[in-house]
Amino acid sequence: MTAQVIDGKAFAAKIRGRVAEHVARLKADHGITPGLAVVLVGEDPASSVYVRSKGKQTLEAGMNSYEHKLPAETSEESLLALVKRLNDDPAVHGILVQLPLPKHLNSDLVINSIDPAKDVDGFHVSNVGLLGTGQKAMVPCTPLGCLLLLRDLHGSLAGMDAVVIGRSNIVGKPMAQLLLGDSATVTIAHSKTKDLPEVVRRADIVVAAVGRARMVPGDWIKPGATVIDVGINRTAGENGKDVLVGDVDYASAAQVAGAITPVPGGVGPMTIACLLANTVTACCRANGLPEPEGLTA
Ligand SMILES: Nc1nc2c(c(=O)[nH]1)N[C@@H](CN(C=O)c1ccc(C(=O)N[C@@H](CCC(=O)O)C(=O)O)cc1)CN2
Ligand SMILES: [Mg+2]
Repeated sequence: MTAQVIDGKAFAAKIRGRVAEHVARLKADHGITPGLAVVLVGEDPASSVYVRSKGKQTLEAGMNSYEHKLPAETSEESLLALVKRLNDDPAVHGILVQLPLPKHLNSDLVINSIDPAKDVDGFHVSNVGLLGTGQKAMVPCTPLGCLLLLRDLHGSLAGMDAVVIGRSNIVGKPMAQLLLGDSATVTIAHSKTKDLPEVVRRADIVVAAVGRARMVPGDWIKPGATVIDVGINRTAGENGKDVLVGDVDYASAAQVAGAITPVPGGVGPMTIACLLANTVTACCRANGLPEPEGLTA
């Protein structure tokens, strides 16, 4: 069997198109333009690329983009003061602080200072609690992107066996909550899980989010299963140049799986598309307007 390749890049473009349509309607019917503020502290090269893409795609969707680039030595006090200004700014509907932050800053403290209604990353403890109790939350972008891909492929996920490999607050845990919300039977596996290959072999859906290059080989995958690879690992390629690989060994897994996301071009592009979707959702909620359909959990 050769797996169907799930084209996250194309699906993300569709989502951005739907976001742009909703933004155009908000402007025409209500005179409202959603605004997203992105805060970058320091000059981490990958983070700088992601922040640039976020700003560009926000503008392309017809929204306002506010970029705040702060030096690496920024104090916690001044970062918290900036977040407070953005919380109080009615033109800003979404706020995100790009991670990772420099070591001297307390990420939890900073994230939890964001107004939960503007927390388009869905990392604030209030949103984590709302998601965990099945209430209306802002949902983290990468897991939301994975969920939208899975719903597009399968329709209903009810009763499917899903294994999430990785237990991070940003991907693994919220991913498990979302799958549970769609009535899948969910296992969270991690570094201490006993007999990980056997656990993965039971799954109809495998979400790999461990951050270890090609950790999941094809012989762990149940024939026909859907594989969602969240990993983005830079490794040395055969020609000495860096290549991007996932947490799944794509070559062997694609021989066994029913469908699989590539890296790059799978989950990655869905992250920013879902960020734009969350910004429109936050703007609609703030204004008591109907939310875009099919772009939330
Ligand atoms: N505040 C946040 N920080 C971080 C998040 C996040 O959701 N919120 N996620 C990641 C980084 N990230 C967005 O911020 C992100 C990662 C990857 C991609 C992407 O499109 N990847 C491409 C490959 C890109 C490349 O060549 O490097 C792909 O997989 O096809 C978009 C956004 C950590 N920080
Ligand atoms: Mg820190």
